[in-house]
Amino acid sequence: MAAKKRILVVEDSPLVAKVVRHVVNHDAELEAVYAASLAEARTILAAEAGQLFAALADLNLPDAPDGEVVDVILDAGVPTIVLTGSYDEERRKKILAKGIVDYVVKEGRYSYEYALGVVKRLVSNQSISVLVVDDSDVSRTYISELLRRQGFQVLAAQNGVEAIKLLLANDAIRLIITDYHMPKMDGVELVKNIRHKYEKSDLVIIGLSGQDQPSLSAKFIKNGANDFLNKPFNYEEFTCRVRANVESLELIQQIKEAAYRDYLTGAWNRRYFFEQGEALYRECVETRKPLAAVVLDLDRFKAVNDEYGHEAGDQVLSVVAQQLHQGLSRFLFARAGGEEFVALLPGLDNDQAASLISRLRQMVASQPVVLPSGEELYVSFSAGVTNDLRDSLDHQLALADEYLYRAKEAGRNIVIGDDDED
Ligand SMILES: Nc1nc2c(ncn2[C@@H]2O[C@H](COP(=O)(O)OP(=O)(O)OP(=O)(O)O)[C@@H](O)[C@H]2O)c(=O)[nH]1
Repeated sequence: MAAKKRILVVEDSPLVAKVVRHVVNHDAELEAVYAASLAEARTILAAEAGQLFAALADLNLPDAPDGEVVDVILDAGVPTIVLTGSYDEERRKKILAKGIVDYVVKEGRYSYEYALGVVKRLVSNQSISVLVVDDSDVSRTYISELLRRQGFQVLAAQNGVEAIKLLLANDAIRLIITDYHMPKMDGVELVKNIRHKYEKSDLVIIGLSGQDQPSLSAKFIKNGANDFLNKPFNYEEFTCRVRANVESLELIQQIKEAAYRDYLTGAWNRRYFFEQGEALYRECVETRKPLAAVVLDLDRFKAVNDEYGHEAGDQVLSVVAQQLHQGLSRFLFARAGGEEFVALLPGLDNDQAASLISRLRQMVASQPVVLPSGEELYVSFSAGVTNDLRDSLDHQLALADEYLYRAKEAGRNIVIGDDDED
């Protein structure tokens, strides 16, 4: 697991500090160091500013009554979330202008959880790249700065053509913010081009439209943008919109992941296998690349359940799936259902594929599975491997399944390939 991110909490109220401490102590990703005054905050910053990931800072401290601590923390280069006891427009404008990440009005436990949520958002934003597309230097620099403040990796392009090049070269881009008026390709054309390849659920696009052209926002959305922002926008509006879009993208990814993963073993499931497998099969047919299909089944698995119980059976399935997953990590591997697994190995001829599966067979058979009871149990599998593409993936797998059946007939713990067929 990744090391915990260390945050600085500056708060003079013992009660608030206690609540924050409670929330942080229950968090698996964060740890905190506490200061009750500006002086204490200075000492901590002098000693460990470089190790601090972010800070939560109270605006009102006995030795710093007017938010001075925020400037000190920001000067030390630590992203800051402000905790404020009261809210008014003037104060809001003043603190946002300092360049903070966000501010939270102290209104009970939920607001501290929200503040820590903002810190965690900063952590996850670090692995997200955002592409800003705008021909105006001022606007591009401003938007890039707002995004950096939220922890994102930021890339920038001056027009649509440059943007597409950057997008194709950079897998980590999950969000694009694009202006409309640009030379070479306008923002809406850019969106249309991007949507040929990238789905809305894989890549968020936010279009920017000026006040003089209110119809642009709808034009952006109708052509595939996820959202739009009217210029000029303020920092909070911008960050809320970006955050909401990134969070829904993550939710969709989680749903997809859940729909494609086998719950028990964590391996890909049948649905994922066939979606990816059909494309792989077509590619191999078109490019005349060899493709080995493998069907693999645990031997006498019913007896494991009968003798040791269903929980032990589940443990065996998980352990063997893990071993297979590691051995086949370069390839498409899935649990087809029950005690049956399938794999597609592009680029391997039948001898290579059969010997790889045989090595895995030996490995699985030679290492006992430790059951929840502590007992050790030896299990094995049989497999069929064919490179005969036949006329469809289904038929290729059916042939591998036929070999598997023969392996079972021949005594189990055996791999049968094309050359083993008479
Ligand atoms: N524990 C557990 N058992 C499962 C799961 N899915 C399927 N099974 C069991 O797997 C067993 C498969 O048994 P059979 O199809 O008779 O095959 P086998 O005993 O492995 O025999 P051979 O394949 O001929 O070597 C059945 O008892 C199923 O109940 C699961 O998710 N967990």
